[in-house]
Amino acid sequence: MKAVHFGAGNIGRGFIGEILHRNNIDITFVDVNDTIIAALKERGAYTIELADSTHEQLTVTHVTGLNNRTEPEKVVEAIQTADLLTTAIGPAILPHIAPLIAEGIEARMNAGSTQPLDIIACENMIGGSAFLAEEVKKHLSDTAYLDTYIGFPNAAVDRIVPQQAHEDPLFVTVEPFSEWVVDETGCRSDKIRLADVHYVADLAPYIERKLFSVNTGHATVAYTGALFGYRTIDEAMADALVVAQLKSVLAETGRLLCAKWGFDEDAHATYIDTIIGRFQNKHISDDIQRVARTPIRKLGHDERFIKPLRELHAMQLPAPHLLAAAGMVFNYNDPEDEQSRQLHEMLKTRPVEQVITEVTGLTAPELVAELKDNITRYARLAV
Ligand SMILES: NC(=O)c1ccc[n+]([C@@H]2O[C@H](COP(=O)([O-])OP(=O)(O)OC[C@H]3O[C@@H](n4cnc5c(N)ncnc54)[C@H](O)[C@@H]3O)[C@@H](O)[C@H]2O)c1
Ligand SMILES: O=P(O)(O)OC[C@@H](O)[C@@H](O)[C@H](O)[C@H](O)CO
Repeated sequence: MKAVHFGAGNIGRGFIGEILHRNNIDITFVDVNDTIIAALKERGAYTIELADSTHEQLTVTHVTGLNNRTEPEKVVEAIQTADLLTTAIGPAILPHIAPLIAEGIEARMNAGSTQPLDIIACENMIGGSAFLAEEVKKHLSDTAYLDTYIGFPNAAVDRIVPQQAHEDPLFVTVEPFSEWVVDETGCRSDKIRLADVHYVADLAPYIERKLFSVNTGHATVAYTGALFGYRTIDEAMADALVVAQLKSVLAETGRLLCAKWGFDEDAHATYIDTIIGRFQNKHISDDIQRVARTPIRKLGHDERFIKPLRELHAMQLPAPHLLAAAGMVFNYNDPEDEQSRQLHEMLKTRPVEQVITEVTGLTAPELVAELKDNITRYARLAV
């Protein structure tokens, strides 16, 4: 079997590549990074190492690469005959790869293919594949073929793969933990069910549990740590105040998740302990800059801070620590991050309430006022 995977970055090589390889699938990675693509073409293999005391290694073979900017026709050809298409490229990039995916779907149609193809966006967002489907449809004059043969099952993907630099540009170190959950109801293919992937009939509890625990927690450590002047997640996790803030935030989102989805409270407490242990992994050094990247995206209406805040507010449950964390996000200052610079510019030139509504979509006056208080409080501490 053959897969086309967009995004040969950390999670692409460090997790999706591993699972596809374990399922005996040949992978064509598509990326704009010439160094990575040239190395994949030349070597056809790369190594993944576990970030634990075993340093166990796995070699992923039967891989190649294509640059979508310089070799778009070859990407279309690869999509034409692929059995599976996956992405791990970042939510903001999905609209940019949609035209090429649409061309690939048209090529399948023109070749008379009736083989179903599932396209799985492995991004940290709710409804990532459904979003990609809408973007792809914008580039098709007729969607009948897509509606019949192409599936866009949503997914949740969990494994911490930090930003890293090695002499070998393909080598990637990953945490031992991993989880990939796919919404089976969105699959068009009834033949391809990957081993080590959990197929479920309702993804919503899984993606929300992951995004509002792992990612809300991770981001809380990053933004609190940045406020305290730390550079990495492990440094921040050595500070008891950061860990206390993390635990309080996860208690608030945990209350929501258990009430909303009926998760068992003890099981959820164990899930949270596992997450805290993952953030404390001594074999990983993850830059706060990576975890805190693109703060405007992270403050989105359906994202890791604002959706739980909205839903806790609707249930009249207090969330002071989540509000504090969101206040810190607004004050996050990374001159190298375009969205951080943009957020600062907005706060300098517009009333805070207006910026809150523009960035988060929040309109409830009480919630906007509470968030404003927290933005102001942490502005005094921000460096
Ligand atoms: N790293 C993690 O721990 C992790 C875990 C779970 C999910 N994710 C999600 O996976 C996605 C990717 O994250 P990552 O950490 O691997 O990022 P990354 O930056 O390491 O990888 C992204 C890759 O996409 C490529 N890219 C960017 N623009 C492109 C374009 N227009 N066309 C083709 N390729 C392009 C980049 O060159 C890079 O190789 C994100 O949505 C992230 O939230 C990451
Ligand atoms: O990728 P982001 O920017 O949405 O979030 C940063 C990290 O929290 C994230 O990449 C985690 O490492 C990952 O989601 C763990 O599964």
